[in-house]
Amino acid sequence: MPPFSPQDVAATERAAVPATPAAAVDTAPETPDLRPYDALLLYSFGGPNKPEDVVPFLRNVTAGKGIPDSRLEEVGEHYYGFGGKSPINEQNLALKAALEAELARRGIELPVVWGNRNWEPYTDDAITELEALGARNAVALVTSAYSSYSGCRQYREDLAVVLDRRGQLGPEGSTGVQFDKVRSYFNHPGFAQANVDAVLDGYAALVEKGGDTAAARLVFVTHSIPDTMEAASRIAYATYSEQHLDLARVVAAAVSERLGHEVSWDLAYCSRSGPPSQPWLEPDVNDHLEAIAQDGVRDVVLSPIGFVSDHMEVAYDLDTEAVQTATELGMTAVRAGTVGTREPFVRGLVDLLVERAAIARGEAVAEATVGDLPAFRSVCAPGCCLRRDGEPSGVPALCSTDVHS
Ligand SMILES: CC1=C(CCC(=O)O)c2cc3nc(cc4[nH]c(cc5[nH]c(cc1n2)c(C)c5CCC(=O)O)c(CCC(=O)O)c4C)C(CCC(=O)O)=C3C
Ligand SMILES: [Fe+2]
Repeated sequence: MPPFSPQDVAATERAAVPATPAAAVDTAPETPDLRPYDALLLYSFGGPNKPEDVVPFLRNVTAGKGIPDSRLEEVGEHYYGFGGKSPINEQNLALKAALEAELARRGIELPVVWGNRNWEPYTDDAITELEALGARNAVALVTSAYSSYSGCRQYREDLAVVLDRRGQLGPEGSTGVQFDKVRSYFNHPGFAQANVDAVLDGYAALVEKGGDTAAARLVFVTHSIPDTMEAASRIAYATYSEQHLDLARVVAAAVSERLGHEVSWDLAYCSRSGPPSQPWLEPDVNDHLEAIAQDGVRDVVLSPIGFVSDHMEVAYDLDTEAVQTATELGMTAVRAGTVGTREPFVRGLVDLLVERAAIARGEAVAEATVGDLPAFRSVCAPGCCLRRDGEPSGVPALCSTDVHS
């Protein structure tokens, strides 16, 4: 097989992922209409900027979740190992700048405000900024591509809880700035294409390391979640793991086509926490590397399709831990990038904003997808995606038909 370069990838980029129902979104008008929205909330997880932030940040993340101190100390060490600073904030600022550039390129005037659930600028700061801009109808874009409590409802609950604290939550939802949310975008063609490009770059890096691309195993990685959260995510059309498997099949097929041979692939999980008695999605990526090493696999490309940027879960759990595991097993391992600010991803996000605005105006719109699953809901179903199966959360959540479920 001839070696290839990332330049080849760019040349074939448009053809690699077959989108259904066609890339109709690309035929959007010259200046797309974003009414009724007057602002974009780029809504993320947040992370510490310096060592003194680490413990308060971890307390925010784990408030009310019963995560033992021993686990917090362990996670704290991951951050201290990187100078107490998570890369996530700079990555979100880069994504914000890329979105602003893409909006400007298309002639769309839409201010972008950045906010986080767990660190500054907090959700409350973002709402204050939206108000200062005079925004009345914001569209929220969360930095999580998949639907589950952690990637969808937790953001919607946080909006409701913060509005309530501000005295801006009524029985019908927000009495201040209104919020709609962009659908879970794991199966949007832009996200898929950016992952294909990143994986192909990973294979190019494997070639440079002297690896054997024909024999290499492609291991997709995502954040593990408790089995109960996995079960509760089904209401969004398919469970969290099924969403990943759907995208993984599409990415692997496009990569196989580009490389000219069938790649074999698996899905593994990282960043498990919680007590050992509580089942979480498996296999853990480290255990999985051991298992495939026993089967004779020598070369691995790790693709973190579960994350949108190379934040701490990627920098520690994959680049530090999993790569070390692979090295100890005598494997040649390469970690493919996340979608980050790749052009197909950013363009796809703006396509999604255009799509969401058309839906808000009640217009018929082609919701582009890849894979076998439908486009996920723009307004979540009642009870979507509760943390535990069947248990009412008692916490209100915006952007759903059950405002106060
Ligand atoms: C599905 C998922 C995503 C992906 C979707 C998305 O991207 O949103 C994600 C992202 C992230 N998770 C992050 C950090 C943490 N997650 C934790 C804990 C947990 N995550 C969970 C799930 C997820 N998490 C779960 C089920 C828990 C257990 C407790 C609970 O039920 O909530 C803990 C507590 C300590 C621990 O137990 O590890 C920390 C510190 C960071 C920031 C990284 C940085 O700083 O760069 C990011 C982007
Ligand atoms: Fe949901």
